[in-house]
Parts: sequence; structure tokens; C-alpha cells
Amino acid sequence: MDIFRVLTRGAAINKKADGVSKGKGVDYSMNKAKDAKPTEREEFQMAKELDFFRNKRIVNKVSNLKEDEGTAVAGGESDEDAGKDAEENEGEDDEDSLDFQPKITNQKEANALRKSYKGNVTGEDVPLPIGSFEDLITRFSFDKRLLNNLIENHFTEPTPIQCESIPMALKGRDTLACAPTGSGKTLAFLIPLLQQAIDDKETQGLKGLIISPTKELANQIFIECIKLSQRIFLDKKRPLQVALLSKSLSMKLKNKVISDKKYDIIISTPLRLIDVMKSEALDLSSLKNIIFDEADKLFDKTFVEQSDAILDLCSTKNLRKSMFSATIPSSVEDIANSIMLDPIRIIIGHKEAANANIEQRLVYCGNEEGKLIAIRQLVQEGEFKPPIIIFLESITRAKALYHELMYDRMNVDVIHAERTPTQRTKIIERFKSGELWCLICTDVLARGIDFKGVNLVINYDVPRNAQAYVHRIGRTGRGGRSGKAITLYTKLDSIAIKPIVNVMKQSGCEVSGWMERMSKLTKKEKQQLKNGQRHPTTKDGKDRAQISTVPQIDRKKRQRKQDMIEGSKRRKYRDSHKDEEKEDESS
Ligand SMILES: Nc1ncnc2c1ncn2[C@@H]1O[C@H](COP(=O)(O)OP(=O)(O)OP(=O)(O)O)[C@@H](O)[C@H]1O
Repeated sequence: MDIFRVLTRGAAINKKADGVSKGKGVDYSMNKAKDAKPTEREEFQMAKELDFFRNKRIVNKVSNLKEDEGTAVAGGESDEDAGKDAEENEGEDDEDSLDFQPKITNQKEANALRKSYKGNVTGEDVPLPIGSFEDLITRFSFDKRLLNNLIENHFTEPTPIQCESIPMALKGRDTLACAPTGSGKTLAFLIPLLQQAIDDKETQGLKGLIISPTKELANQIFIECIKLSQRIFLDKKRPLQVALLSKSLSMKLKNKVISDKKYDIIISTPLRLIDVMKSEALDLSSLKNIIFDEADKLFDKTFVEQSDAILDLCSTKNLRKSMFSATIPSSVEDIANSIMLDPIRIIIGHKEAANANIEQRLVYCGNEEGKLIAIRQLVQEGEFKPPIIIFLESITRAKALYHELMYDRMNVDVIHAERTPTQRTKIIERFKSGELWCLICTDVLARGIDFKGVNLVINYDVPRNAQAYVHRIGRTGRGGRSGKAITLYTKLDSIAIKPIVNVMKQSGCEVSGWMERMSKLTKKEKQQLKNGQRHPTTKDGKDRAQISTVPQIDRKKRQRKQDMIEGSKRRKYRDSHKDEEKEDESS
């Protein structure tokens, strides 16, 4: 069957005459522009307490503020000019010129606000949340340039996690924060971090460190941080400096080509940071804040030693620590309590639930062959609407599905740990621009990555556990949009599927009687899952059939053809990317 033809029929894409997207002038109907308004129906469907992104127009007073200090944000001026303006404007942000009234002034208002978004905040002496970004001005002398940068980027109202965690951080409190995927946790830690770096302008050297488990996520946080730190100068000549600890920067730091005193905020993966620290190329003695994004990942068995090592390297007294994730198991809470001082615990919604904007579905496929058939059925029924992400449990299986769908002439590519950083970045760019419709990947992309318009997530293989499920499906339904997640399972997944059913229940999905009954894990099954044994008889994944519905003989022929195409592609790719590869190696 020529899946491609069916796919293009079912995909419901609008070919725009004016070609909005970068790629081939194709715009997915579901891939809305950043500031596109939801339809009335969508708006209606969004439960009030789940509308984290109340798209209120920029309040008048804030737009007045922008006009008042237009020079500091006007585009096209040189950094130096901007620096002068910024310097001249300093001290003007007194309360007289900005008579904003804070929205949340007392405990009663705070309680009502928390109830509206199902926020549960506990700890000693918990500060009031903010009800709007304006509240920051009156309560914390928030920097006008930072507020402008928020507005310029269309961040006009804080999301619930931002309402809570920003004041906690600005009050200097350690925080453990859990909020749904796609609900704005990145800004929740970046906004106060930037404000604190501005407040602490006398200090030369690193003040804030953000640790992220993957390069892709570190890069994404860096980009957000750059957006918010535009045109902010700490004194006449010195802009607020943010850096991603890339291979090339770490080399420069090690070789003393760049002074480590240059940066105010650094974003890094654990290993890269430890590597730089081993060479004593980064001084952490002025560090005031450390943030662990995807904290449960950073404190699980893969990363815990590295995260501990990082904490050991941070010698500053009164170092403020924060942990953020969409899933915080109790083991991580225990760690948080052991390393933090009087932490405040913020939970938005239910701790083990998925984002409620995501429609979740399970599809029973009997066996491996059934999974491919299910994909083809989704295509035929018009449900396979790009952009789509498909998750698999291993590199081998991701590659196999990629070849299978390529053979069906679908517009797919694959990302896993064996692809080079350049390849990964390129594929992500193509997917973001709409040029690539379907991204196949392993769990390397399961966490944190913000692809705005993803329509559908397919778990081709059942995720390892409930947390992995929540993060994987969280690549859709982000920023207040709705999304769909389909999990394919076979008879081998009879145990592994149970935690997923439980997440569906916690997230308010309708769960049928049989699912309800099957969701209960026996003691033995719990132990099995703990040991990584996810189906009743054999060790995890070992006897899964290969991904293919094609007879052996055809498969071999097809493989030979595929190898030739791949070989030729690789040669072409190598020729055209020689320089980049060299750069990768040297950086
Ligand atoms: N106050 C806001 N107003 C409008 N959009 C926002 C706001 N805060 C964040 N966003 C947008 O929401 C999207 C999701 O945010 P973010 O990536 O921080 O989610 P997250 O909670 O960290 O998700 P995950 O758990 O998957 O990492 C981003 O596109 C971001 O730009």
C-alpha cells in the first residue's frame, strides 16, 4: 500500500498560497501561529482551571510602560546605545511612575487563586503568589527591562506555576515545584533568576546555574533565557551575560581564552559542567542559585551521582536550590528535603497526572505486526495528522520503524543517541518549521522539548513507567493547546500498561470498566516492574518481534535497496556537511 498517498489525504494540511512556513510553503492547519487565538469551541472546551495561558491582551498600563521607555527596547540600536539608555533609565522604575496595585494582597485572595488552579503550596511561612506580572513591580521592584522583554515575547499573564514560584524565588526560598508538562516551568525559574542577577549587579562572576539532563533541553532553556535578557545591562558597558556550556565554550574556558567571570548565568548538562569543574575552569564561589530542571531525572539512578557531585562543588553558603519537573516521585521529594533548607513545595494539579489538555487513548494491537497495521489505520482514518512524534523504547526499534515508514514513503526522520548533534539540531529545526511531518525518536526527546504545535504523540512502545509516559505525551497539548496521545500495546504489555491506565485515571480520562479492573497491580507485578521486567514471561523487550509486516524475502530485498539509498544519502550528507562536522569535532 502506498501509505504516503493515504497520508497526504488524511493529513488535512492546508497548502498556503503565501507559504507561511519556511519549508515548502506548507502550513499544518493545527500548527497555529504563536499568537493565534483559539476558536470559540476550543475556548469553551478548555476548563477554566486548566486555562494556564489566559490570553488577556496586554494590560494598558503595561503598554504605557513600554511606550514610556521605548528607547530601551527599540530594535536596531547598538548594544552600547541600549546600554546607555538602560543606564539612564535605571532608578526610574520607582513606584510613583508605575502605580500598579498588586492583585493578590492577602491570604484570602491567595487561597481563592490557588483554588482556581488547584495549587497546593506547603512549607514554613509561604509568601503570597502573584496574580499578574504587575504584582512583581509593586512587591519586588521588578526590573522594567525584564518586564518589557516578557511583554515583547507575548508573556502577558503568569501561569499558575509562575504565580507561585516567582515570589518564592524572589524571597530567596528553596523550592520543589511540580506542574504539568507545557505549563511554563522554564519561565517560572528563569524570571526570578534573571531578576536576582540584575539585583546582584555588584557581584562579578557566575550567579545562576541551570542544570538540564539533555543538550537539546539545555539549548532550549538558553534560547528562552536570551529572549528575556535582551538589552539588559548591569552597568554601562556590561550586559547581563547568559551562556550555554557547549563543548566549544568549555574548551575556551579551559584554555582561558574567555574569563569565567564574564557570565552571570550558565546552563549546562551535568557531565559538561563536571568536566569543566575538573579543570578548575569555572569559579562557583559567587553562585547564588542552582536550578535542577527535570529534577526527577537528574536525581534518578542515571544522574544522581553527577547531580550530587555538582552540589558538592557548590560551596557557597546560603545557596538557593530549586527543583522543577512535571513528575516528582516521593524518592525525589526525600532527596529535596535532605538538601534544601526550609523548602516550599508547590504542586499544581495532581502530582502523577498528565496535562489535562491531552486526549489519551490506548489501542490494543495483539502483537507487533498489529502495531504497524494500527499506524496504517490511523493514516487511513485521517487521524495521523502532522506534526506527529512517535516514541519507541530502543535505538534499534526506532531505526526499524523509520525504515518501515520511509519505505511507505512517509515524511519521517529519526532522532536517537547515535545521531550527531548537528543531525539532531537539523532534524529538530525541520520538524519545527513544518518541513518534516513525523518525528520518530527514543526517550532522548521525551522531556522538556517544546515543539509548539504537535498534534499527536504515538507511543509505539509502552513507556517504561508512569513518569516516562507523562513526559512523552507532554510533547503535545502545550501552552494551552489541545493534543492527542495514543499508546499502542500488545499482549506482552499486560503489566506495563497498568501504570499508564492509572495516569489516565488521575488525569480525568474516561476509563472503561475493564481498564479499571486491569489497572490494579499485584504485589508481584509491582516488584517485576521495579526490576525492569515489564511483561509476564521474559526479560524486557527480548522477545518482541521485529518491526515489519513484510515477508522475510521482501524484507531482505528492501533492506538492500534501503542500504544503498542510505549509503548514498550518507555520502551526500558528508560532502555537504564536512565543515559542520569539523566544527562539531573541534568544539
Ligand atoms: N506566561 C506565559 N504566557 C504564555 N505562554 C507561556 C507563558 N509561560 C510559558 N509559555 C509558553 O508555554 C510553552 C511551554 O512552556 P515550558 O516549555 O516552560 O513548559 P514546561 O512546563 O517546562 O514543560 P515540560 O514539563 O514539558 O518541560 C512554551 O512555548 C512557553 O513559551
